[in-house]
Amino acid sequence: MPSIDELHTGNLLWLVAAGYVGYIIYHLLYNLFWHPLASFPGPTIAAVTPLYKAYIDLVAKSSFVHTLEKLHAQYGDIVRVGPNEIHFSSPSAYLEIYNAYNKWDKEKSLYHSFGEDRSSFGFLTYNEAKERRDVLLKLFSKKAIADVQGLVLEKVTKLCDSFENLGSKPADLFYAYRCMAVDVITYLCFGNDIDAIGAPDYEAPIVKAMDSSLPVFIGFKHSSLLKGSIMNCPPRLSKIVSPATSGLVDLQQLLKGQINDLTKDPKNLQNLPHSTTIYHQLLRPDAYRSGTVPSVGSLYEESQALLFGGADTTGATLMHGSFYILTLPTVYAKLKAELLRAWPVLNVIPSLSELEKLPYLTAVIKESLRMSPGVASPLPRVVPSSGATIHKTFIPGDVVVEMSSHFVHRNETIFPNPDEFIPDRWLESKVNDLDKWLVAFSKGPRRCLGSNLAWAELYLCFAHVFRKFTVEIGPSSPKKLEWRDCFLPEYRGPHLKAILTKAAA
Ligand code: HEM
Repeated sequence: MPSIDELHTGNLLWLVAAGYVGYIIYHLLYNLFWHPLASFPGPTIAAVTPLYKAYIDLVAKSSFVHTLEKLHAQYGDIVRVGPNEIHFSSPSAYLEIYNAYNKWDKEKSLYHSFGEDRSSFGFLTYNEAKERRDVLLKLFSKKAIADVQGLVLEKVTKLCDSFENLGSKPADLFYAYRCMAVDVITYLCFGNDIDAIGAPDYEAPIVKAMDSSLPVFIGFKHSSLLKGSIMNCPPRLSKIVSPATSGLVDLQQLLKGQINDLTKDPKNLQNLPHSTTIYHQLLRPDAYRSGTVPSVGSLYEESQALLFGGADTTGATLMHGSFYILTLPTVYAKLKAELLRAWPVLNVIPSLSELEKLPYLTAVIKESLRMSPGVASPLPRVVPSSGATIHKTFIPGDVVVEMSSHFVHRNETIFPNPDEFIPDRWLESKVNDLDKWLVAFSKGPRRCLGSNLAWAELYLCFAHVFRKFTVEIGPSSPKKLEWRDCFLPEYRGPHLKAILTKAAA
């Protein structure tokens, strides 16, 4: 016979379990019938639980942006994709969410999944981000980037030299462009020349580590417990627990070591190869309204944000553009002809500002930015407590609203034949109208901080590669560039390869 105490404990456990089940059922019913978004269209499962999105990302391992295409086809321009989350598909809604006037917070579970909470990218509020952005913008303004174009050119030239050394062996452009972008950022921002371009077959450990950590971050988005247990592990242990992030852990150690040296003795700044690293700017107390330099942890997170923000995105844009240039002979011929006209003698290299004046090259870059997924995911923002009207619909306060640039860039009214690479569309009349819809760098106060650097890399890299070489698509290259939404795109299938033969003069 159980004792009275045992009976009491048993009853208590039942009561707690019943209370928990009751709470969950109430929660599900609330989300379905009484939540302020109850009347918004969308799948029922998405309305009741955030596990719907977790299922798409982690179990089905499918692509949320591609799922959204189907959801909008079924439910219309506004879809409830989570209990408190709405996605829009109409291009005008994009400009209503992301614009200079809306200083809306970023949503926490996504933006704190990357371990960059104390960086320009990871700060949730406008005010925190603004203080950091104001300091960094001095390094990323159009003028600042024009001043350091020589450093970018150095890496683009190194990439071209490495192509030359390959002879008739195909170059893996998927990795090669990323290596170039990593070398630009690590050299320009942190003063570290890690020579990713020099890695055999461009398989630099840092580039591979960034690639394999994308799905890990998606796991972190859905489980802060998972994130806490991996990120707070000592480096050696976290490499064993999560091999996918081991290259990243090495990079963390490298940058953290550098930051420690600099914060302990700022005189070490003089040992960096040039005076325009982010540390020169970020370690100046007078650069801040508060007069206080960020913590070592925050400085590290800023460096990780810049690396992830600038490497994959720029590399992917170059790869997408190259893929279409190589598969569309007319585009290739027009680009080559313009480059030959503007740059007749190979060793008299045009400056960045001269390249910026080339209409067809500019159109190729815009079209590459449009076709590349860039930051693939919707960018979630929290509507202020007073609510907001988007797409003629009142959205209650504290609701998360979002939209992926994919839905602007693939809109067939703005971009007829949206799945085709047509640089000429940017050259036709009413060009400025079309520029308004190029949202690869997003819009508003949280727009891309590094867009001027990205443009410089795109101009220099496309011009140098396609002027200095005759480029042919390599064997085993993909017929289509397939990707999955992991915030940044995760590519599937074979890599784009090219055979680059040095041009005569
Ligand atoms: C083609 C290349 C690039 C594309 C398509 C791109 C795209 C974007 C987009 C869409 C955002 C907004 C993200 C959000 O709201 O969550 C963003 C933010 C950001 N980007 Fe870029 N980016 C590129 C290159 C770069 C480069 C080269 C850097 C710097 C080295 C950089 C640094 C950043 C940072 C720090 C942010 C966060 C800004 C903030 O939240 O206030 N990006 N980028």
